[in-house]
Amino acid sequence: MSSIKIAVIGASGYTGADLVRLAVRHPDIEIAALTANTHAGKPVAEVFPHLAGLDLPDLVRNEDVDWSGIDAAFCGLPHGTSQEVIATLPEHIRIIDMSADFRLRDTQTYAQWYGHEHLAPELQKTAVYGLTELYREAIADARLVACPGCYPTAVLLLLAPLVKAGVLVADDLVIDAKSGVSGAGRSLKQNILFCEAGEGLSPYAIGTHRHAPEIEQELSLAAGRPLVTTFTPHLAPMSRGELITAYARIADGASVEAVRAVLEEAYAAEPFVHLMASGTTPATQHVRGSNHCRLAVFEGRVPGRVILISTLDNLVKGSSGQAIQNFNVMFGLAEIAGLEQLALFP
Ligand SMILES: NC(=O)C1=CN([C@@H]2O[C@H](COP(=O)(O)OP(=O)(O)OC[C@H]3O[C@@H](n4cnc5c(N)ncnc54)[C@H](OP(=O)(O)O)[C@@H]3O)[C@@H](O)[C@H]2O)C=CC1
Ligand SMILES: CC(=O)N[C@@H](CCC(=O)OP(=O)(O)O)C(=O)O
Repeated sequence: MSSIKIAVIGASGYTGADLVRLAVRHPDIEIAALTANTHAGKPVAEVFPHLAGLDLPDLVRNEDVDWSGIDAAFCGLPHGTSQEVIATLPEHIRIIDMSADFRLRDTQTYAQWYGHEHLAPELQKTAVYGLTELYREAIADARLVACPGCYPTAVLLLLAPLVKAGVLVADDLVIDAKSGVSGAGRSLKQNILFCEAGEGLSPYAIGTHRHAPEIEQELSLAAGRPLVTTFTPHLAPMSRGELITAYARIADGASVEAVRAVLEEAYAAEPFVHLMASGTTPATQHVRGSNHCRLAVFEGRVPGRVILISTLDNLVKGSSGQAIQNFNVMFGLAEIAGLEQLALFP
């Protein structure tokens, strides 16, 4: 098969760079264009020395790309900007967006949580929510795929099958989430300075994080009725990685064994989502740099409650890795193409 020509929009950001890192080793991809804003005009290796020594195009502005020869675009722009840029791309280009812009199916909910009217509501209607394990068939036919946020990816892989199967009391889900600092992107912000993010653990956006409506949108679809959750993210002093601990009551008639059985069945044939053996504790180090998500189920001391864990790398399964996984599905390639690396441990 001849190579599929891609552009990475926002290649000077963390997700864009990780996309490039994966794409250069993908057997069916040719990187035809890399775009940036303030870094346009520079060789990519000047911005990211870890990408030096590869035959890559320089960073250019979006308007300087010849889009006619490009088949697919991965978009790693800030939310708000992404919808503006994607709306200008020629119709023949298939798009995998890593921003939040097309994830919320209802543009009113988008406006409420993102503080402005959606600029491309018609395009939004055509977008497919890009959680590969849940929406593989729709993704295969989509022009525009909206990759889930890093927290929603970890939460939904863990909880969506359980809520759908009815083994948890879905109105009482408590989700405690931790993320590495790269989740906040590469631009300068006070809260991610070494002195402020290092050697400490900070909860943030308590009760107000914009990933809550995204999680609730998908859990509500799984449950078949509207759900809200208790979701609290924390910034952890590590560069990558995300770990979710969810506390839930088991539904009447179900059991810890039934919870395990649902996840076992849901992911038995999945290449990237793994239920750990009983008693084995997954950690961010066990997924770092890989497209894998590891899940675990524990019985707590309170009867009728279960403690659930999910961990992934926010930049890989939480963003650029799942973007490549979706690209593979869209172009009829092996789903694991370009994603075969294991975690970098320790
Ligand atoms: N970091 C993560 O773990 C995850 C991030 N995401 C989402 O992916 C997207 C990218 O995130 P991340 O890589 O962390 O962000 P970064 O801040 O690291 O990178 C943002 C990129 O967007 C470019 N950019 C910014 N403004 C413009 C503009 N007006 N026109 C063109 N390009 C522009 C920047 O270019 P330049 O540097 O040249 O100015 C840079 O390449 C965001 O929407 C984010 O929320 C999703 C899941 C996980
Ligand atoms: C640690 C950190 O700051 N994380 C980011 C989430 C990263 C992500 O997935 O953002 P998008 O929804 O924009 O894609 C945050 O909490 O806003």
